[in-house]
Amino acid sequence: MAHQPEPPIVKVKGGKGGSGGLGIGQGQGGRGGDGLGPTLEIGTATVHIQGGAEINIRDRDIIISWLSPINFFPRQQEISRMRQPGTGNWLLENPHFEEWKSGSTRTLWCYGIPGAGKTVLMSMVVDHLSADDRNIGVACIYLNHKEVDSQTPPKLLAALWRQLVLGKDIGSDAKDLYKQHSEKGTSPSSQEIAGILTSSLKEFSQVFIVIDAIDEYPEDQRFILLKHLTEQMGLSLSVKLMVTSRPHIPAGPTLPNVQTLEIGAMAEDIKKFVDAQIDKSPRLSQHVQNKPSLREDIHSKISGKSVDGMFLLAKLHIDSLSLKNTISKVREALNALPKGLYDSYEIVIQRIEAQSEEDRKTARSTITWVANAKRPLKIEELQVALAVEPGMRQLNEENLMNIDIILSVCAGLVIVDKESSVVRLIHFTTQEYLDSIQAVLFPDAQREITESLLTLLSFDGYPDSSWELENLPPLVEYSQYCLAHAAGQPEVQHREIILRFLGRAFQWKRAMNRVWGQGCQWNSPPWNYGHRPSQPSALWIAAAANLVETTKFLLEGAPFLQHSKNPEIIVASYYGHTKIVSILLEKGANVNAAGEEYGSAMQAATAGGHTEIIGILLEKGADVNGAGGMFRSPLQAAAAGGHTEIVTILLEKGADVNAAGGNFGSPLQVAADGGHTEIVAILLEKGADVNAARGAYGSPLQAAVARGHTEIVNILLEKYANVNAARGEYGSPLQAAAAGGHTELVSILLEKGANVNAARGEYGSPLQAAAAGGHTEIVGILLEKGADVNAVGGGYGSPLQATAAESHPEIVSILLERGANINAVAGEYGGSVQAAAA
Ligand SMILES: Nc1ncnc2c1ncn2[C@@H]1O[C@H](COP(=O)(O)OP(=O)(O)OP(=O)(O)O)[C@@H](O)[C@H]1O
Repeated sequence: MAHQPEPPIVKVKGGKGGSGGLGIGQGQGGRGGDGLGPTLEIGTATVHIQGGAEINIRDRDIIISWLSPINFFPRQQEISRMRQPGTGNWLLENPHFEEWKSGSTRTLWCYGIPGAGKTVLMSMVVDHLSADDRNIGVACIYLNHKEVDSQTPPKLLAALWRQLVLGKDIGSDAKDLYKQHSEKGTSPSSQEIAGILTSSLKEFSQVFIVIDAIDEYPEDQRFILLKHLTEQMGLSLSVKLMVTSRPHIPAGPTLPNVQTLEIGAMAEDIKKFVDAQIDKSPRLSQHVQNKPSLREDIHSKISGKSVDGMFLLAKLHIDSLSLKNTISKVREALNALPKGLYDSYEIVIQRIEAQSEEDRKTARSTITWVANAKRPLKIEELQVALAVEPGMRQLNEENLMNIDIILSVCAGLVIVDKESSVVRLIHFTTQEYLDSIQAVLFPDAQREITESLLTLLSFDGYPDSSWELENLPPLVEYSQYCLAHAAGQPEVQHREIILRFLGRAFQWKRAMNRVWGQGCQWNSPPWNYGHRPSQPSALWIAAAANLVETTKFLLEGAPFLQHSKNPEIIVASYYGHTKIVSILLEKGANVNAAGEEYGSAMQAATAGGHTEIIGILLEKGADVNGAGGMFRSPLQAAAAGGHTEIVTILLEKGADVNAAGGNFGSPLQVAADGGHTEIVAILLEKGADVNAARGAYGSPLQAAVARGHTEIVNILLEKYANVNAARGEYGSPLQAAAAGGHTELVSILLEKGANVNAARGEYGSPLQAAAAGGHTEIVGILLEKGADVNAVGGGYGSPLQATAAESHPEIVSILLERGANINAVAGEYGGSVQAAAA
């Protein structure tokens, strides 16, 4: 008998996904839809995961990598391996730590000086907590100033989620997000990611979230990330947070039950570490074998003041001894140990400079690349970067240098993460030190990098239409930063190759987009600008990339041919390139030229929050109400971005507080959606219509309710917002509150006279919305207030069908007890039994 192929299996039952946020601004997701039922593509391989469910492995991997491109597991492992076994136990025994782990402390804020050993200790904490058998979730984030562009708050929240669903069902909401966004090429908003994170947290009796180096994260991003985490901690009491930071950042005021703890290198740990390093070093171990007292001498010098609470300093000291040829040279070095970190780095630089010409050159180039890279480089990228020479037409493989040689000539300043093959400076403080000496020691860094990248981009046959992600030549993806490196001095020195590249830049962008689905994309500015002209001129790209000298040069020799749609002035305003905006205006740019994504330069500048540019544009006669674009008015763009100061300026200049249009219909609705309380108050004071019945939510009140912004809801109600406004996605504010599980808001709205049986919107009734979402308490409140248990309508047909389809047995019992008709025939499933079986 012929072998029958196994039937494909997908046993993950999909449900009706909750509505996502209404995405606004670049890079944010659009409005979430309703994925009814399972629609994942089928395959044949299945995996059994906790809870008995089965899921196709390939689909699961694809969704996980798509939702969370950042994977912290390898980083955690790499750092953990760095730790000297036996060190750090003091932290696990510390009463504040114990109180955090098992007691009432919910946030442990660990601060310590640079190089104290905080990161390494965090990896130990993660290992320690993960080893617990109880039903405990552990997730960590290692922040890195070099990865700020990729470590956005939504991606970090997704990275936490990824760790928490390890070996578990990823949940129907995650699959729905994938369905909603992946084909369109949009990405989920923070709110949507927060939603799936909240669901994953519910799977554990206790969840520990560990965030390392919050000080390396920019203030505005830090605020957003901590706000999201605080919200998660508010939603679930089982979530505990541990954060490390240098001392200058205080614990966020909104974090619950905070305990602070100082981290410093303990004498006992340093001793263990130094002992191990002596034994690992061929030369030092030999010296100590010949002269056992040397070990004690080393300990007495590498301790106390000479280390000053910094593990890193101990490491640099012992590294500097490990290459000494004789015992007396070791002693000499011990007697002249550098006083602090910078002194230690200076000595390493002296060692580098004392090498042969060739080694010195290699070390300088390596440090130049690693210290100035816009994101961490992989080993093979660095190898190619060092191999490219001016004027080359193709890569000479014989120029590629062995990574061990590269590391050795850098005398310990550069290291490699073995798991991820990423090349890094040994420490964040190394970056700070190198930045301080860059102008003197590496004055040509940006010029060298620009030249190499542009040389690579002009190789014969590049870009190649047959490239796929797997065969993309190293450094090609990184080359998207060529213009970012070029801005400034290199523009003048490399004018010719820059102009040549600008002429074919979008050919490159298109080639890179072709492999986008596989994760490779030129997506940093200026390539990530949404609506650009179909054939952007060299001038457009120069303006978008903030190439001031090039822009001037291009405008000097020829007439200013600005693009008629999405012109230079709009993109420069969006990215906040003040000088470029001034130059373009001086040369006659139309200050009110029209764009697609942003209807005008004013709107682009307000969306980006660039106050100075707004001043310049207004001075040149920009229309304060310039219509069109995604936000329809600059005021709406400013309100969406939460830019309070700009909102005030625009209103002072006569902006229409009720300008209609856009996804949200009015500036007030967009501010209510974003939770910008101060802006809501300002707009209302200036006469904003509290009941403007427009936009996706139909009213500002529904927007605020749907997003759970209680303070704004109260402000709007005080201003007589219509509690039964009958429009928008949910048909009533009460339905929005019920769908979102906002119990407090449900009570507030009912108190203010909300109609408990308003028969409209996506769910047909508030009760159906609460039943579908599994919000038992809200179901109880609504029934108590007279909700019709058999109300017909909405996506599911009835409350009973909604809750049966979504498998909430507790709510099924409640509804049946209240007289729900199990035989009613209506809606998508045609009956409650059918819904339960779906
Ligand atoms: N327990 C340990 N075992 C072995 N090496 C350690 C240990 N702790 C720290 N180190 C060494 O010291 C270096 C600095 O430690 P770490 O990065 O943890 O400091 P930090 O306090 O996080 O510094 P910063 O605040 O500047 O980021 C590490 O890169 C590692 O080489």
